[in-house]
Amino acid sequence: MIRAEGIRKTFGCRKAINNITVTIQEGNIFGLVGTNGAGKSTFLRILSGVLKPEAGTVTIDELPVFENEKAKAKICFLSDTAYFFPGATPKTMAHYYGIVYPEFDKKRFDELLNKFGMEQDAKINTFSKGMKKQVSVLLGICTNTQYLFCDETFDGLDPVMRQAVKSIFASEILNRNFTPVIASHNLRELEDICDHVGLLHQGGILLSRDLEDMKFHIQKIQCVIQNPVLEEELLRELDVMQHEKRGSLLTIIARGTKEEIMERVESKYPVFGEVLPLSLEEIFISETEVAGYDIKNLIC
Ligand SMILES: Nc1ncnc2c1ncn2[C@@H]1O[C@H](COP(=O)(O)OP(=O)(O)OP(=O)(O)O)[C@@H](O)[C@H]1O
Repeated sequence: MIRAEGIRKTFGCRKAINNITVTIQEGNIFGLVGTNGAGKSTFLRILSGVLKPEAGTVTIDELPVFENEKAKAKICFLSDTAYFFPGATPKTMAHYYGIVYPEFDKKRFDELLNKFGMEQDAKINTFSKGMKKQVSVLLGICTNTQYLFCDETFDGLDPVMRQAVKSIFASEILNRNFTPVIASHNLRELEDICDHVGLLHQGGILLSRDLEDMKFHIQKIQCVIQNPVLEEELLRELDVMQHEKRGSLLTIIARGTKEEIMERVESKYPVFGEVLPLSLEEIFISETEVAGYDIKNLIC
């Protein structure tokens, strides 16, 4: 488990991280989302012990991370600009990773590389941006470290590749103790990968939520209720986060389970009423509006 408590970091007079407290549970895929400059890279660098915070503590499985070899042995950090040696090939990078990470699984790397259709001896500098990211993720996974920090590693991967990486992550979680933390400036890139998402804004965590839990407790309903008095009643009775009326169609985003909400809707004799799937973006829009923010300024 990763615990960050009261983390602060300033560069000159710029507060990059402003009092972050967050817990990352083992076996979760944790997404960290925020606009450019929100503090994602700085926070990941602090989590991995590369940077020292001015205040606060970070522990990984109870071990302080800064200047602590034992804690660092549990981490692999993939920075936003993957570094490959000049003239490197996947094979030479795997050799290097094998020296740095004692548990590096060369056989698995070869298998995965093959599965992703890349050649061992091809020069990485001839690869596309997305392919370089794939090599970087595969190297990271094969280090077999317990924690994998990915800084914008998924941004720019196509949906098929995201799905492939997601299924590799899922099988790693199933087969060993593995906890990836993924930073991105794009919520949509994280939606199908993460179990838990923290929204970072101006160096602070604005929201940190379990996705399944969020999807279970927030619903989007569309209904037509002919009687305006009953319609008003419904809006009063539900814990409404957002609502909009177009013609006679009322769309509501409200807190509660599907059953609780539909029971309320049914009690108003709707001509029609149904629960619709809610995207992560819609959930975040509703949550942050309630908190008084305009999400369009917080995510892409
Ligand atoms: N080494 C540094 N020196 C000075 N300022 C820095 C340094 N690193 C980060 N900052 C500042 O800290 C703030 C947070 O930067 P950070 O790179 O952590 O954001 P980010 O969320 O990762 O952004 P992006 O999505 O653009 O990568 C920014 O205002 C940035 O200018």
